Amino acid sequence: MAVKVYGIPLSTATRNAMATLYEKGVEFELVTVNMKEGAHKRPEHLKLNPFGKVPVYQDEDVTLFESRAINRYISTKYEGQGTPLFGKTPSEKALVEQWIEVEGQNYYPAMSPLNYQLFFKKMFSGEGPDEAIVATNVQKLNAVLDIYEARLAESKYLAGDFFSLADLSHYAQTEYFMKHSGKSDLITSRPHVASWWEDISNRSSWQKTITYGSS
Ligand SMILES: N[C@@H](CCC(=O)N[C@@H](CS)C(=O)NCC(=O)O)C(=O)O
Repeated sequence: MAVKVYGIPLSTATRNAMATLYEKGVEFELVTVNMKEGAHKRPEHLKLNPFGKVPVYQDEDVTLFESRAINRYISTKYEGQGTPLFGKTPSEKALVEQWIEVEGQNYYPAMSPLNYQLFFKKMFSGEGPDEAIVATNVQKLNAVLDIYEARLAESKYLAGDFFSLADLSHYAQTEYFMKHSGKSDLITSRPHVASWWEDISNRSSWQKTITYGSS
C-alpha cells in the first residue's frame, strides 16, 4: 500500500509530516480532507482520527494520527534512507527527543496562538486579533527565543551540528509566523535564530512542501 497522508496543504501539522516524508525520500499521496465542508468531523474520518483532526498517516503497517508521532515513525521506519533525522548515538537521539519536546511544550504553545490571532482568525471568522492574547504570547515567545538564541550560538542546529527532526518540527508554525504575523522581528533580531531559520527553511523538503500543488 502506498503511503497516504490525509490532510490539506495549508495545515501546519500536515505540512510537517509532508516535509518529513520529503526528507526521507518517501513517495506519498496527499488525500485531501475537505475541512471547509467539515469532512474531518464525519464518521469516515473519525475512524482514522477520533479527534477529528488532520493529518492522518497510513501505510501497510499502521494508521496514525498526531503529527509528532507520525514524524518519529517515518524517521525510524526509513532510518536507512534520505536524511538521518534522529541522530546516530544514544546521546544524539536523546538531544533530538529533548528539542522535539521543547518545540511541543514551549515553542508551539506560544507560537500557535500568535499565528491564530494574527493570521488564521481573520481567515476563519473575519475577526481581528485579541491584543491581550497577542501580548501574553509575545512575552512567552520572547523568553523561549532567548533560550533558542543561546542554544544556537553553541551548535548549528538544535540537537547538535546536524539537522534533525527537532529542527524540522519548527517548520510550519515558523513559516506562517514569518510571513503573516507582522512580528518576524522576534526571529530576525536574534542573529543565531535568524540564520538557523534561513538555513532550515531553504531546505528542499520545506520548499517542496510550501509549493505543493503549485506547479
Ligand atoms: N497535535 C495534533 C494537532 C492536529 C491539528 O490541530 N490539526 C489541525 C489542522 S493543522 C486540525 O485538524 N484542525 C481542525 C480541528 O481541530 O477541528 C498534530 O500535531 O497532529
